[in-house]
Amino acid sequence: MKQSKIFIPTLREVPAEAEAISHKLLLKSGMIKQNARGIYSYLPTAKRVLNKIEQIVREEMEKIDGVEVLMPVLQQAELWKESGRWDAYGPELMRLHDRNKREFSLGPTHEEVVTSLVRDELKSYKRLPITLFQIQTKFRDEQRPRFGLLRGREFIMKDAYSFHANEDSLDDTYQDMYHAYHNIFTRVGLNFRPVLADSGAIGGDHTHEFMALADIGEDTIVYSETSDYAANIEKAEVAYTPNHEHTPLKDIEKVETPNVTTAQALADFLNVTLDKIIKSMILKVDDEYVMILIRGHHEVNDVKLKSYFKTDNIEMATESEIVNILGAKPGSLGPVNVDQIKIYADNFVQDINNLAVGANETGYHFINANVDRDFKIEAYGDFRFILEGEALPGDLGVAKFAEGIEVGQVFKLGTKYSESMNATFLDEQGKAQPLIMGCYGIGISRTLSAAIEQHHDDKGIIWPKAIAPYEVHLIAINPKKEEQQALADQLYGQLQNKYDVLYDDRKESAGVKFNDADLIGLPVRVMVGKKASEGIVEVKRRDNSESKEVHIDELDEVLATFYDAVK
Ligand SMILES: O=C(C[C@@H]1CCCCN1)Cn1cnc2cc(Cl)c(F)cc2c1=O
Ligand SMILES: [Mg+2]
Ligand SMILES: [Mg+2]
Repeated sequence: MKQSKIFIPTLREVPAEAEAISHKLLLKSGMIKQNARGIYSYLPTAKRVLNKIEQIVREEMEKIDGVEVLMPVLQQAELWKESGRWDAYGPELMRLHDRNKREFSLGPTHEEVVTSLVRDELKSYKRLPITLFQIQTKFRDEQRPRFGLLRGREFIMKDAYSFHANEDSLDDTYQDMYHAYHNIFTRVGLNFRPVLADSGAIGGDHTHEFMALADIGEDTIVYSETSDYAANIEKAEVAYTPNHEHTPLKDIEKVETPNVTTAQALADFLNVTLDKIIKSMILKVDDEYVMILIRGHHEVNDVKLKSYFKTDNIEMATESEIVNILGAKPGSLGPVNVDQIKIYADNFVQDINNLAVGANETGYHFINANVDRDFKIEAYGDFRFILEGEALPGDLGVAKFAEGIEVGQVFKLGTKYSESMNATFLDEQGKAQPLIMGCYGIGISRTLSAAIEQHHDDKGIIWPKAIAPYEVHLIAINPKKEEQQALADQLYGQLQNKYDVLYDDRKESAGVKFNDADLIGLPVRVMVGKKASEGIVEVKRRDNSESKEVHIDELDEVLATFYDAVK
């Protein structure tokens, strides 16, 4: 393709609001244009990268007998009412009406649609297992779209759904998908880790997320250097072995604590370390209020609470709800004399006594409060985030943290959708059974951004070979010089037989051309310049700037060597 014909609006400067490096480079290299917050046009070089990522995904899906379909973006509300999710999702689910005022959503995912498609067709165990996948635009009305394609409101996903007669068959497909994802992200050139993840409301307890390591990543991965343990921090269990300090119980004492409303302020006021303070919070779990106690130096993990209480419906109680229940405002809450709601505590609350807690009276706290004597604990549990350096369960080693971008996820769904939507098959005994399902997603557009996060330098993108928009960048440095124009045109025709070539034939300065070539980031560059009259051109790698002057008679061989050397 000639650059004088294509559309790559490179920029010299990017808008300040672009924080992530991939967002900056997507804009600077002329790959995307924002239409609205979280909504982008993919320009020619971005579209070619998407095509290459999608092609790798297709190949790996088909290798494990995945069958490609394309389901509608517009999803009837009735299907979401059958599954019970129409009311479960808030403003993130984009809803609209058609001309007859019928309700639809713009699909954020397709469990309901695929289940309704299959329940009418797959009635016999003989037709199972089957895995359907699609590559399609999804819509989620994120409150805070950001970082370009990393968190958009419209994005491209490969979503696959598998249907099984039994759990073993689901396990087989789950393993196939896990392996296929490993191949996909390896071929794409990502540095990634599969991590144990929380399956959330979806239920079941088998899900892995595939994380591309990147500082910008919103997910924190907990991993070990001495085992292959890796988990999303939402999921990482905190091993608890009792380590009680066994100091003698002191008498409880009410202390006036003016303007003390945080754990740190209380620790400072009492001149103790934060770990001696107990934080008390009131949650609304479904329709019941509960109190959660946690040590001052720990943070509560809402995903662990959701899985402990087996509901997604957990919110922090509002101030007015708290005042209503305890007669006190947040900032001086505590468990003492609280019997109108149940009190749960993180395991590590057991290790200390003579606790400093709120007195449920603004401006007052208790010191030396002790469990059983002064308040009852309904149950202890693992309710907190693990800290870096803490021991992992078993002998899996010590927790190390890394940031990751979730680019894929594999789930065992079980019968959550087939039961609610009555999708059954006849088993070998002719008995109707609910289909057992798995679902598997890859963020295609997010993978493109993750690749840029991991492969760039201060001049621009450095594409992994397998997904580069083109393979060779042919540059006529000064096409006004007849011999350069002629040789470049000749090479353009020659090289196209072996490579996807982007030919910079523009009447621009050399500086502009080299700047743009560095931004666009193709793996190898062939430059036709001053020595064109001697038949000499320069071949140069983008990843390590290795370069070599070569006569065009040796160009094929040298270019092949350079190209093969690039990852
Ligand atoms: O999408 C999944 C599970 C898997 C992921 C892989 C591909 C198939 N689906 C989870 N999820 C995430 N965000 C959502 C947002 C909205 Cl607004 C919604 F209505 C539903 C969902 C939703 O269900
Ligand atoms: Mg997540
Ligand atoms: Mg996820």
